[in-house]
Amino acid sequence: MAEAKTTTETPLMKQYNAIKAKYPGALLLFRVGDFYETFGQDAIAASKVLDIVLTKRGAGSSSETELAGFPHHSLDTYLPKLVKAGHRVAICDQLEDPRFVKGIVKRGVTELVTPGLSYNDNVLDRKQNNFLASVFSGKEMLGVSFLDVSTGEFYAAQGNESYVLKLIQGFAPSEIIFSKQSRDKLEKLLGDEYNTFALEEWVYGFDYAYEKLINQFKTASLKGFGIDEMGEAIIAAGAILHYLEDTEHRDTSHIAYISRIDEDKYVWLDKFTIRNLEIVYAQHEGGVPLIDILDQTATPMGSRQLRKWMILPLKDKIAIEERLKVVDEFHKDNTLSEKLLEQLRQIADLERLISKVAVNRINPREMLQLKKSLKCIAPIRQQLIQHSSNELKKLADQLHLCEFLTEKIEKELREDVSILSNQGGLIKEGVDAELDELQKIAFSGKDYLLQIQKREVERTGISSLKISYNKVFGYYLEVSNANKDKVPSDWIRKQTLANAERFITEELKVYEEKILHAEEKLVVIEQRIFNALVHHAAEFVPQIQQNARVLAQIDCLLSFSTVAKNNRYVRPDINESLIIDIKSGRHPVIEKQLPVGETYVPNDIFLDSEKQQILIITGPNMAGKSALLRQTALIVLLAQIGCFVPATSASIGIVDKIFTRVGASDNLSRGESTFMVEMTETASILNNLSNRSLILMDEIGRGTSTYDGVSIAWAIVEYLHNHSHKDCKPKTLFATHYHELNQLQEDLVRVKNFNVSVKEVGDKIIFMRKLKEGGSEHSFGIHVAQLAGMPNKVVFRANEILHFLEKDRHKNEKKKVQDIPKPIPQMSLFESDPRLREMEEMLVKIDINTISPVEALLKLNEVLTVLKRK
Ligand SMILES: Nc1ncnc2c1ncn2[C@@H]1O[C@H](COP(=O)(O)OP(=O)(O)OP(=O)(O)O)[C@@H](O)[C@H]1O
Repeated sequence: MAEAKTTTETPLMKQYNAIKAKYPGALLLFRVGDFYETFGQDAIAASKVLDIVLTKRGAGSSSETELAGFPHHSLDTYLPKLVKAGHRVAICDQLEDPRFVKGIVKRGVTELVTPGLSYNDNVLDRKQNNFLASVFSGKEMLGVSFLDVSTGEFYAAQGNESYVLKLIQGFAPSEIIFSKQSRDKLEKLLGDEYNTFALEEWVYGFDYAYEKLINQFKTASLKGFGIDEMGEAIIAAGAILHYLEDTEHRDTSHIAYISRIDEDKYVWLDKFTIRNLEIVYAQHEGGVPLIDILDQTATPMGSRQLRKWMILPLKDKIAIEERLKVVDEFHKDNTLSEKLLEQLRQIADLERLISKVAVNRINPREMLQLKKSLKCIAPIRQQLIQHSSNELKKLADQLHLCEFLTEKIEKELREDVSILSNQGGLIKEGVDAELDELQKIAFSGKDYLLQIQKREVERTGISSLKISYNKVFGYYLEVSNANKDKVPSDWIRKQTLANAERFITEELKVYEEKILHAEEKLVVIEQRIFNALVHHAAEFVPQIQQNARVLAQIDCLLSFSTVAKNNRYVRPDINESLIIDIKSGRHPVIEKQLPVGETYVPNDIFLDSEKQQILIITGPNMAGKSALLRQTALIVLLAQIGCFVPATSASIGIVDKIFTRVGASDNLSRGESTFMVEMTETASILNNLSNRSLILMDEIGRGTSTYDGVSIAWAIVEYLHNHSHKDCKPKTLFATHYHELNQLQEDLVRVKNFNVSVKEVGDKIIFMRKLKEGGSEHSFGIHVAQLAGMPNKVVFRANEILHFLEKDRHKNEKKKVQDIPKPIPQMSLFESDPRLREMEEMLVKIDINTISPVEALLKLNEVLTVLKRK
């Protein structure tokens, strides 16, 4: 079989197969002339994803194969679709100009685009990083590294499984790589929501990784990055550099340093908390995450920075205050904020533009964007530097004007350039003498052609005579058949068409050569100058990356001040006490979503480690318990990322861990019951407590029988109160429907009962949403069921059972199910009273369409008479 195949295999397919074999698992886009072609299984997949026609190549022969292709200029449209569909795509280009090659052109893969590695603007989301993650599973802990190749950001961290998982959840990588050996373990750990790829085992070796990293950063060790002692993190990061090479990403000078994610620097948000508090993404479709409220940034860098700040809130008072001070300055000075914003709005994605410079993928139009963006830096710097605040001056000092570069781009690049660098019209006059000369020839040559045309029209009397151009004959004169006899003898016939003839002349040939030669040379010189410009810009990569970072910070802090102004947030007081004291706090997301006319009811929360460590919050369903819990955590989180908070005042003793056990998050797909998940999450909280922790527990234990639930909840509160470390008094908000827990206050000194109040008016309840001291008795669950549209029969019966169960409750006697009164069979309304049956008979006989008003009145009178009868 193989024999037969080789004999019929064309040289092109031979080349294709050889390249394809080098990139297993990748879909190969094979450039043939003006098309990217796919063959075999790739063609089947591509035609499905891209909705392009699937045909056959070599039909009937032994080398018959499926074929699907698209024009090369559509790559930017089709590539993102393939990548988003989860494909790894190898782009195989022609490495030589086919015009100058005899036989088959040399081809090779110039890039392997994977979900986690892309520079393509259509694959990337401007507001989000596109991280590739690498995980190494060591003996004692995991190492993890994140790289966004489009911005050059590179991070490394290590820790236990739950820490690494939490980071992965926060960074939300588009692709995760690991070694083949650890595949089973890590796939189990990560679940099935990520694109993953396994590399050979040897790639995940310490020496290899260390070498790769120091080569990349051109340093002798990794000490300067603070990761020298982090073996697992180093291995994970080194594997990322290997993967870059594997995927033909060889220009990587913009990846100039690696940042250590220091577990001690940031608030511990367990992975459930990031999800439960809906910090950067909503849990349910249509939900609004906190970031949507906070993101008023003007640049893509700002938006991406905000996301990182939100998943990594700070623990260091000085660092938090530094941010708060800047927000405060912006908040106070409207003119300053407006001027800064005006400039920021004109800044493009500097971070990604400069990466494109580093990897030589920037196009002329993007180069102009780079220049325009850099020009906004001077006015921003000016605004900040002249301000009295030291914090603003500090930011200004970190900005580089890059004047030399902007001037050079301004001097050399025309303002009306296209995206392509090989179309001419790129470089301004005065940059290169030879180029200017060639421009003149090309331009005046065309002018001269018009003169020839005019002269020949006069000479021959053929008024419709035109000089045109095509690739085969070059410039020619076209004469319609009607004028054929007027053609002079010195013209040379080149082509006969149905209704016209085409001629050339000696003079035309001479000029053609001059013009074409000039145009060809012109493009070459322009490309050379443009490449030199890109090369020159590449020297500014570190400065521009720094600018992008500083601008991102300014943008985020400005966004915080805008949000504060628009929503009446206040500056929190950050301190090292163990007290959280929030006055009139609000939920930042719910308050924005209330129907018109409704206002959010603010509430105070006080927690400390002396008198009020644990609040047991009871109250009816729908009263606002969960909202209160979440708003407390969100206010702390906002304060610790340096943002103002929705309250009238907030004094926040720094929190080092936020834990939440909120709402039902089932994991049935992984074979765990809702209750099992609830208990696992709670166990993880209890095993990781600290004195500065803030814990939210919402209805712990509700997933099991009441007695089991109450007992578990009870034991948890005791554990939190009487922790074996006497200094560990984690502040806790505990919302529950188990009113039994209100008894805990009597024995545990730092437990306080609160309830979210409601008012009973007649048989209705009104939600007051106010937190008050003291426990509450009722849940009003049946009332809420009625509001939800439960059939009346069920509501009625539930009330009957409730009354039975609640009767004599204080006597504490156990009620038996068989004692519940049986439902009284209800007769239909009409069956219950003979008068009603009579009325029914009278009414059904009425023909509404024919009865007159007077007859209707009389009928009504008859009905009333029956009704009044005793
Ligand atoms: N302080 C408030 N001001 C205005 N509306 C509020 C307030 N708190 C909550 N709400 C509204 O009430 C709804 C229910 O609140 P929440 O989910 O917190 O109740 P709950 O007491 O936890 O109920 P359940 O016990 O049934 O879970 C929220 O979705 C919100 O729209």
